Amino acid sequence: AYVWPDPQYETLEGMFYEGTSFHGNQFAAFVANCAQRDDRNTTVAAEWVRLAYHDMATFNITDGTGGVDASIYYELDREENIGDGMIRTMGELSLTSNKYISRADVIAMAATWSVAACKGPILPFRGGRQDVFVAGRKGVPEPQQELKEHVESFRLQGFNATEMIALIACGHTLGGVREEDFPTIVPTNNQPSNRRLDTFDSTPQFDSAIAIEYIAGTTRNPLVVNSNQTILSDLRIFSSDKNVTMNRQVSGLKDPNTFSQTCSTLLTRMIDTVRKGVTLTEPIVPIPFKLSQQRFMFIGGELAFSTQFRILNTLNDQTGSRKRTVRLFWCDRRGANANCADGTANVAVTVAGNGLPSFGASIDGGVTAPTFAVGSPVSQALNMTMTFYTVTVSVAFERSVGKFWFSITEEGSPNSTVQDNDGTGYVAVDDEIVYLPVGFKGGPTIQVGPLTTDPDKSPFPIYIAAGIHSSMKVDSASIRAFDSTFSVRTLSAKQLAPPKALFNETFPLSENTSLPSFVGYNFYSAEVTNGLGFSQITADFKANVTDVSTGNKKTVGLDFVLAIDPQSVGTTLPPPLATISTVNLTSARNGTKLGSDAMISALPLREGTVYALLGLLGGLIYAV
Ligand code: HEM
Repeated sequence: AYVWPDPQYETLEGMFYEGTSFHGNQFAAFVANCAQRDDRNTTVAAEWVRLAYHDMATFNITDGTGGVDASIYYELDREENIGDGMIRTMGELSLTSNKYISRADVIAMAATWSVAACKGPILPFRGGRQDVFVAGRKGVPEPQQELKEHVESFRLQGFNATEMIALIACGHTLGGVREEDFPTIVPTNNQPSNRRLDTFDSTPQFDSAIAIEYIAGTTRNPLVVNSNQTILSDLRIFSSDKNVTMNRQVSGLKDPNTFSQTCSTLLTRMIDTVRKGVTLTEPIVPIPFKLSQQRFMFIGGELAFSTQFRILNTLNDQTGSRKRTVRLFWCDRRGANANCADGTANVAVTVAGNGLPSFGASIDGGVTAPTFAVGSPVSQALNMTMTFYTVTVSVAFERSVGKFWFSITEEGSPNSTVQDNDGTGYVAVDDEIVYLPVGFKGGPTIQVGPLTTDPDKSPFPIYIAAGIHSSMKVDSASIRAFDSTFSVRTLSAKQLAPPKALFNETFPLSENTSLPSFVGYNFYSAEVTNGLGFSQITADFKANVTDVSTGNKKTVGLDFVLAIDPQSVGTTLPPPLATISTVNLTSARNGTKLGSDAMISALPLREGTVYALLGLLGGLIYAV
């Protein structure tokens, strides 16, 4: 089960349930509510699911190569991958992967969202797929092939003849065939503004209509009913066992429950098909209380500590105007009261305020208004919403922040919940090295903004900077810059430049005296060249330092920092600072007698709700 800190799990969980990339791209919205693709008679979800299948189709069970590995992006010029939907999908998924979520994980996640968005089952999602940056073997079945070729294709992909029938039905419950992609299956209607697209069944949803209509003989599936006999692949395949898999009493695919369960199993196997040696994570279940971010930063001439956490809610919770008071507690990191030695903790006090969004936190000069997130199609299907809170406090390096924890008080409730990482507290990241949110390019002047017209070519280096505290002598320092995103600049597969391979390089950090020292920090910067487009770069900072007063050597670092921070380009303001006071440590630890509130340490009601939600995830149990 998940234990903090686990950056890969946290990053996967965030994207899967929040529906947003690390950089804030809300790309799950493309498939939300089983959205139609433009004004065409198919859905975005159908296109995303097809791409996932075609990516998996390179798997070869004989030697364990291929599978879901994002090789599809290097295979789109092949006849077997023809389709406008493929290029659209590639564009929509292109700017979303990162150090912890591979392109292939994004493809698998996109398929999971798609099925949920169209009211299909919620597939358990695992991460950890590894990308390749070249084409894989050919292996996608085509409609003009004979049955025995199809059986062989699916065998190599790891599915027997019965599973083949079901997997195709599970795919072809969505979408259809386009005249521009397959004119021999769907001849043109000669209406350029309303091009022909014949769907596999009569509903856009992920449902058993594909099987019901097939058995009833009412189907319009162009791969079943067509004047062109060569391409009737669905007919040949669905009838290959005398329709037993489709038609069986109760357990045939025409039964909605059988359809849902069979597809859940087979589609999960499909997205979890990875090459030999790759291990996937455990299924990603929602983290009920999540420390989503923390960092030191410079605000208003001071060092500051800023942390964000997320609370899960249910949809019903949104109706009232629920307010919450949240508190951040922490022990000093250094000095006389390090580790709360004198029996007191610091607290950023917030009290119930007014004029708040109908659903959110109470604010008193320190807790920013909650950002309300709808979440991904999977969270929507689970009736789950999230609220984010950011608390920011000004601190001096001489004391700084060591361990920290939170309490949450619902309006009108006498009880507070303490969130302290199961008693151990959260540990603040290194403060000897502090990222300076200024990603800039070009010579001596600091510039931000669009980097180049061609996003795959960056003639300018960018500079990534960090402050290192002067109580440390820097022996060596570097950053590792990472970007696996790519750009798609054309809608034609034939002209499509294959995406760049990932960018993952180390650059030295050297002292940059053009950035004046500040609250005890000297600045170091790295010149990053040859990036893909730079906008999605994250950086890991590492410095080997010697403590000037003790002579002790150590390594300090920061993981997975957004290199071009929105704050640096002026799109977000620094968070407001909270008022700080001191509180008795025992009270702070158990959430009792804080200020004028009488509070008892108790588990909140919502915890139960969350566990109930987790139960819905295919019977997965969240072990505490
Ligand atoms: C013998 C095996 C298969 C054949 C011959 C086949 C053939 C096709 C063809 C010709 C199209 C039309 C694409 C277009 O016009 O752009 C299509 C669409 C589609 N296929 Fe398959 N398919 C097969 C198996 C599968 C499987 C196993 C899945 C997924 C589990 C799948 C999912 C889809 C989806 C979702 C679409 C609709 C895409 C859209 O509307 O844009 N197919 N298939």
